[in-house]
Amino acid sequence: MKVVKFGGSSLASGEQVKKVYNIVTSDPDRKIVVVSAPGKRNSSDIKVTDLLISCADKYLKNEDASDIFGTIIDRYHSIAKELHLSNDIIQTITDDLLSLLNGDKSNPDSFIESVKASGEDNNAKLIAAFFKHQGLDAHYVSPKDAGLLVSNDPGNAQVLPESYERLYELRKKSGIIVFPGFFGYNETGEVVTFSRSGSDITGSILANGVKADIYENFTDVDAVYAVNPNIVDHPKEIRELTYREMRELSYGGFSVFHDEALIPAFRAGIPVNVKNTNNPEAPGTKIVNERENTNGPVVGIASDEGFCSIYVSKYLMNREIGFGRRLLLILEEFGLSYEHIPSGIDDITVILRQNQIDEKLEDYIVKRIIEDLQADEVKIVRNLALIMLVGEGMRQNVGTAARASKALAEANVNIEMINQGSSEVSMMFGVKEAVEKKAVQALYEEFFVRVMV
Ligand SMILES: Nc1ncnc2c1ncn2[C@@H]1O[C@H](COP(=O)(O)OP(=O)(O)O)[C@@H](O)[C@H]1O
Ligand SMILES: N[C@@H](CC(=O)OP(=O)(O)O)C(=O)O
Repeated sequence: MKVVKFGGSSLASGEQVKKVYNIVTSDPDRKIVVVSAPGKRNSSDIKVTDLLISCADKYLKNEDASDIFGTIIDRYHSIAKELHLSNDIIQTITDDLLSLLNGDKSNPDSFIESVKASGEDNNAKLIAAFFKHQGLDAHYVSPKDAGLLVSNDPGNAQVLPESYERLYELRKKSGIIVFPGFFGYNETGEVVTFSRSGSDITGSILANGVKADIYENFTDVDAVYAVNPNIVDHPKEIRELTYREMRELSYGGFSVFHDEALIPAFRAGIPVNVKNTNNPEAPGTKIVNERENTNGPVVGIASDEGFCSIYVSKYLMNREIGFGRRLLLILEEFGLSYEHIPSGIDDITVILRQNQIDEKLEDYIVKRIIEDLQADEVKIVRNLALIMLVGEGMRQNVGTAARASKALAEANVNIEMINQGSSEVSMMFGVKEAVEKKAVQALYEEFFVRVMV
């Protein structure tokens, strides 16, 4: 049995949905189909999920939302029209969305969650209606009925372990199951969404639950590339990656596959195949436990921006018991989560996502660290990008850091920070956001163009 997930780009128009139908029906093992909400049809388009969030926001503020409501319904309507579906499905979707928008707003978070999740929920109903219309034995299944239970963290839900046993029951259902991605239900029966792009997570959870033979993740590119194709033209395709490599690359900025979506498949030992809806014959990228070819040190280079660093220096910091703990305690008090902590003898740097800290908070944190820890110097540097070099081959290869540093130096990129950390499969460089692209291009040139790996 295969679980197949189609992202928003694969479901953005009726033409795309027809491709999805052809893919599903071309292989009788494709029994469970996870769908996202309609995504972008072109680069200037808006995802239905984003339209829903804006619409919910307007309803909460009692502002006129008729335009945006119309745009959302139009998206479904144009898909249904292209697929020659009757108006019944559009009426169902309109009624559902209106009842959510006019529903209880006493808890704004849960109001937004329900509206946001309706993008996938209604799309699953539409896709199931189309499959049936084509004569397929297909059914929409709700995450509630299937028992997909999640923690109560709006926009950041985690699956509860008891879900897996319940989801196994899906194996017994006849025909094709169309399942909405992106959300589950908490223990009190309310909708809670995963983080953005979280339909990948639903697919992985279902693959684990039903013990699928493979989890196929259909998107709009032929493969996971060695580098973001928006930074380097026609980069090298990666045929095989390990779970660890993919996890690091997704975390590092490869938005093609959600970084939280690896764990459920990995735990059940289910291979993941990233494939292209627009070119399903292409082999795509397989994510597996172990791969054979680990010749070159680097398999992929990911980058992401929007980080800041808190640099703290104090003479003899290495001798002071509890310094690190007290520093992190201050961050915890402000509800800040950190990403990395490279350190030296007399200094330590904490890297965080900078959207957590505005300038007022920045001043306050600096003052607190100086006062509480008697630090000699505290400095916050904003607008940093982190670049991750990833590859299992790094374990056997010496000199990877030297090659990377040389390539960056030749491109005139100043390295703000290096962190090899405890992961044996990745190495991280911090640079100013302004030179991120240049740095990634230089590293790609060094590890993929100048040498054959
Ligand atoms: N290393 C990479 N390999 C492939 N695609 C990447 C990579 N890094 C970023 N991307 C981007 O990820 C996009 C696919 O992800 P996404 O838009 O979330 O798809 P979907 O709509 O299928 O969920 C690609 O179109 C590409 O622009
Ligand atoms: N629609 C949701 C969930 C998702 O996975 O979407 P996509 O497949 O378009 O990345 C979002 O935009 O976050």
